[in-house]
Amino acid sequence: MGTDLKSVLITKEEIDAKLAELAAKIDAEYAGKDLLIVGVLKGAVMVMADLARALSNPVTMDWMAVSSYGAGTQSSGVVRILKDLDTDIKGKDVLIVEDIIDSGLTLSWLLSNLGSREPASLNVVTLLRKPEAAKVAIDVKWVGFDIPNEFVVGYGLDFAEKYRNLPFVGTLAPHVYGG
Ligand SMILES: O=P(O)(O)OC[C@H]1O[C@H](OP(=O)(O)OP(=O)(O)O)[C@H](O)[C@@H]1O
Ligand code: HPA
Ligand SMILES: [Mg+2]
Repeated sequence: MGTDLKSVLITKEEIDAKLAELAAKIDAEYAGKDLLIVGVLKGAVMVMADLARALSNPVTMDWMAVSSYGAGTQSSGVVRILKDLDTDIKGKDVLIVEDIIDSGLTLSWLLSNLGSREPASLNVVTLLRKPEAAKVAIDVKWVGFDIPNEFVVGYGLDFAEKYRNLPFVGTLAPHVYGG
């Protein structure tokens, strides 16, 4: 795994099993409805791709790109829209798909931004959440794994844009980010 990684936190097999579990719940919740899933670029690319394929019901997909981390390991708290949705979500059932909720600042901002566009419903599914890092309380309907307050990479998650393509979630050795 190279010296940059400290450990594997969640294996590919554990991720696959969890996404299948979440997909079944999402299928049940939105049965008979037209669901739009919104992936938050870039981190949620892997979750979006694998979760979408685990769903049985047809969905439409759109993407938003926001960034609040830049090259560091701390959220700046300032969220920028890099790419907005292609579609109007007024009256639609919308599910935001995230890779991780850390401070919660990104999602809190997204919920208020998308909420103001008057969707019929707005929910969140995230693969990972760090309960100890929360700076704002957020109502999240589906969470894959609650994890310790350590910087993680892989399965879409980056450190300075690297490690996104790892098929698992791992923790980074402190020497990599100067910890
Ligand atoms: O709960 P928070 O503390 O706000 O952190 C979570 C957000 O941070 C990451 O995105 P980032 O802004 O790094 O962009 P990226 O997805 O392109 O890596 C991650 O993908 C979440 O969207
Ligand atoms: O732990 C993390 N790793 C990578 N990106 C992140 N964005 C928020 N938290 C993290
Ligand atoms: Mg990032």
